[in-house]
Amino acid sequence: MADLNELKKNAGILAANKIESGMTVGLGTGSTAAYMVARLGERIQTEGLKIQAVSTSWSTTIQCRQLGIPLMDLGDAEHLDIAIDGADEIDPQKNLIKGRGAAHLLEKIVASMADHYIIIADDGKKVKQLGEKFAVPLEILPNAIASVTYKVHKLGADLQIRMGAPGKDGPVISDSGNLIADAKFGTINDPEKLDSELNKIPGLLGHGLFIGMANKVILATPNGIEEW
Ligand SMILES: O=C(CO)[C@H](O)[C@H](O)COP(=O)(O)O
Repeated sequence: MADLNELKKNAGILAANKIESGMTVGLGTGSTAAYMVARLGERIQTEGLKIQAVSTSWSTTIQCRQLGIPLMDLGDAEHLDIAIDGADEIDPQKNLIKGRGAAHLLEKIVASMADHYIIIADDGKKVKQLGEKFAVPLEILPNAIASVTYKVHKLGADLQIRMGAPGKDGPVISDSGNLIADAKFGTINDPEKLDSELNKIPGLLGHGLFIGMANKVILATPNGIEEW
């Protein structure tokens, strides 16, 4: 059986090798994205690749600083050539669930800024229908937790505030200072509709449904890479 980390690494390296000098690049978060960031750092050091990057989380920012990857502040960036990120579920239409690492709010902003949004993953992330394995992560303004919970519940989900980050008691707090919750809808029959319903809830700052955003998926399987 193929090693999961090898598969993630293969996808990450292939995506990083697509980056060209002069590009502005959005860098995702998670274990697969970290392999892509590591390869970018290697190319900067060995080939003199010249890029400007925008990070989607503190964890990616710290990795970029360690590797000497030049970062722009997200607040100064208007547009990106490309963004590369991992995902938790990918359906046949390239719709995604993201946010296991609680970075989905910034990840979606960065994805929306890019001409090309590339998803890298191992083949365990492929699903027929979103919601098969994962709940939909939410980022919620702390003051709006009760009203958002009420509204999401009315849409049919069981909602749980995410607790217990290693090394800290209490709720998981996002890099932007908000609460993270996971909304269990079960399999999602109409992801576009749910996306637009969630987008209407005041105080729900972000959610992990990424509908119609990905241009390409690079999926590492035990038999090689699939791109579609
Ligand atoms: O959305 C994310 C973080 O918020 C990640 O991209 C997603 O969870 C995939 O992570 P991994 O590559 O570690 O499986």
